[in-house]
Amino acid sequence: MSNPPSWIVLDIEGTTSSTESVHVGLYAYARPRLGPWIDAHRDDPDVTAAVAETGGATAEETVAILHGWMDGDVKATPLKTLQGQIWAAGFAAGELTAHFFPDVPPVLRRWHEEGRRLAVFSSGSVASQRPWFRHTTAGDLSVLVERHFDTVNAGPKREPGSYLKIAEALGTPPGDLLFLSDVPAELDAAAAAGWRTTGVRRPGEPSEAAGFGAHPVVASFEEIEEIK
Ligand SMILES: CSCCC(=O)C(=O)COP(=O)(O)O
Ligand SMILES: [Mg+2]
Repeated sequence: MSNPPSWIVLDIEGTTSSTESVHVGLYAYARPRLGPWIDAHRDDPDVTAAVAETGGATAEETVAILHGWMDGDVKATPLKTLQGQIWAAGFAAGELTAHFFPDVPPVLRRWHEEGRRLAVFSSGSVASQRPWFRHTTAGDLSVLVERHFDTVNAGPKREPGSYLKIAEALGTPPGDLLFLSDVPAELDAAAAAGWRTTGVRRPGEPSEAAGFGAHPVVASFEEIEEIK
């Protein structure tokens, strides 16, 4: 068995947490709030930039484009920025709680105790990742996670360059980094950047039918041999 990785980098949707909890829980929360949020935060430069990047000519068109992206689960950065702000406010107001698969919190706690360092790389914005780990059904997991990466500070999840950027930010050779994800194309990109990878294929998730090629595959964090 090889030496344990210095950092374990986690995907969220489909890996630590169910796709349903994101698509039904979070997306449904954001959908009716997008228009009012944009109206109420026109002085926020992040909102202005996100609206401009959306490309809509009117407020109605902007919201329609954002809703269309949500319908197709397009991981567009402007959508993720706006959703992330809305979700962060929802968590702060006590209106949202994050779902984690039952195997995940105890294993994350164990890895942390054993000295494994934990980071997140998700299409969900850093602004939403932090409260997602803080307000969970299994308590506050945010203290376990040292670093957060998204499509803004790292780049698209299917491009090797994003993983090289994260390795540089962590000051760690790619071969000492392990990425866990339910999406084979993301694992391919990480492997192309020299990372170790493990696919997470959970029953009832979209990944159940996916082919993971040469990547090791687990159905639960308990099965991840490389770290034991
Ligand atoms: C704070 S969780 C937000 C989840 C989200 O918006 C998303 O797109 C998840 O994508 P992932 O890269 O984690 O599969
Ligand atoms: Mg995922």
